[in-house]
Amino acid sequence: MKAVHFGAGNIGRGFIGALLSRAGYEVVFADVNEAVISELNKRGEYTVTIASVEGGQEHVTGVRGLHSSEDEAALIEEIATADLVTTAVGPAILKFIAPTLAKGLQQRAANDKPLDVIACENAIRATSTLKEYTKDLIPDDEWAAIIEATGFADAAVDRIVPNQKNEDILAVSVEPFFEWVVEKPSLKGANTSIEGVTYVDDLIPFIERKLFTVNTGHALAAYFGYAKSLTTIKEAMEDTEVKEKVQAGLNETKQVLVQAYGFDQSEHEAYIQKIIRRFENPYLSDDIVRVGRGPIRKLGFNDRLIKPARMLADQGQTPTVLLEVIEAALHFDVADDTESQELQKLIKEKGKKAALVQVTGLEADHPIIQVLT
Ligand SMILES: NC(=O)C1=CN([C@@H]2O[C@H](COP(=O)(O)OP(=O)(O)OC[C@H]3O[C@@H](n4cnc5c(N)ncnc54)[C@H](O)[C@@H]3O)[C@@H](O)[C@H]2O)C=CC1
Ligand SMILES: O=P(O)(O)OC[C@H]1O[C@](O)(CO)[C@@H](O)[C@@H]1O
Repeated sequence: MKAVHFGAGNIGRGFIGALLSRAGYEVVFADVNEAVISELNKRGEYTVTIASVEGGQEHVTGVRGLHSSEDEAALIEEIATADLVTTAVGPAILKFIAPTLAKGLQQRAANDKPLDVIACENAIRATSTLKEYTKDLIPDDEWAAIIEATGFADAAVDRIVPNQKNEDILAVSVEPFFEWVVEKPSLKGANTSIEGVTYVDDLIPFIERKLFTVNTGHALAAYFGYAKSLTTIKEAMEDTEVKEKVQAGLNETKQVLVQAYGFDQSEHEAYIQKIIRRFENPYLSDDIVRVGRGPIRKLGFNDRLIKPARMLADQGQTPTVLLEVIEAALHFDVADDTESQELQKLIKEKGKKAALVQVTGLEADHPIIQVLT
């Protein structure tokens, strides 16, 4: 079995590539980082260190790399003969990898072996988004044949992998916890029993539970921590006021999730407490600027801040801490974070209200906009 994985970054090497390699796949990483690709080809392996009291290391073998633009012809060949294509590049990059994926799918049209595509990004239905970008690049009659043998399965991925500060550019430190949930009915190939993957019939409750608990919780810690000039998530969680805000914000998303999907209250509370402990992991150093990165994306209509606040308002409840964190995200101003700079520019040009309307996609008279600005 062969997997082509776009994005040899933190989650690519630290989670998806490692899990696929362990499950017996040969993993071909595609990335734009020349140094990482060259090192992967030189060594064919790398090390994942588990950040916990027990520690431990995993040697990931059977890996190689291709530059996703310079080696495009070879990458198309690899896709044409792969069993699985996965991504962890960031939701905004999916449209840039779609042309290569489209060419790979066209090339394998004569190959009757089915292929599955799974985007492992922090976004609701990221694989479906990639599918639409790809479909738009292929003539309808060709697409009809391709889609017969290609599964596009949505997924949720959960493992905290901070930015790496190792001398070895391939080495990666990860938390022990991981969860990869895949929507099984969409799969068409032989990827239905990968060890370590949880298969479900309907992904939506799982991705929303994860996005509105792990990622909303992380965003609460990051934006409130940033407001207090703290540097790491651990420092933010050691600050009593920030920790209380994280818990209070997650109580709001708990109401949303329990009402929308019927999760058991006490099981959900246990899920929250486990996540808070993961944020507090003393063996992991995760920067607030990484977790808060891309505030325009994080303030999107369906993302971790606006969607639960909207759902709570729609359920007749008043979001409080969720509104405070939306306000705090507007003040996230990090020099080398392009989106934060764009957001600050927008706020200066248009004022907070119009900026928020633009980035959230909410109507100007929506209660969230009215209360906030
Ligand atoms: N780091 C984490 O703990 C987790 C991250 N995620 C999601 O995984 C995705 C990736 O996140 P990270 O690994 O943290 O980011 P990262 O920045 O470490 O990795 C992204 C990789 O994509 C590569 N890339 C950029 N443009 C590309 C292109 N055109 N073709 C191929 N590769 C390209 C970059 O060079 C980089 O190596 C995001 O959607 C994130 O939300 C999800 C769960 C956990
Ligand atoms: O990767 P994003 O969407 O920018 O957000 C950072 C978040 O994603 C993660 O990297 C992984 O779920 C978390 O550490 C954090 O909540």
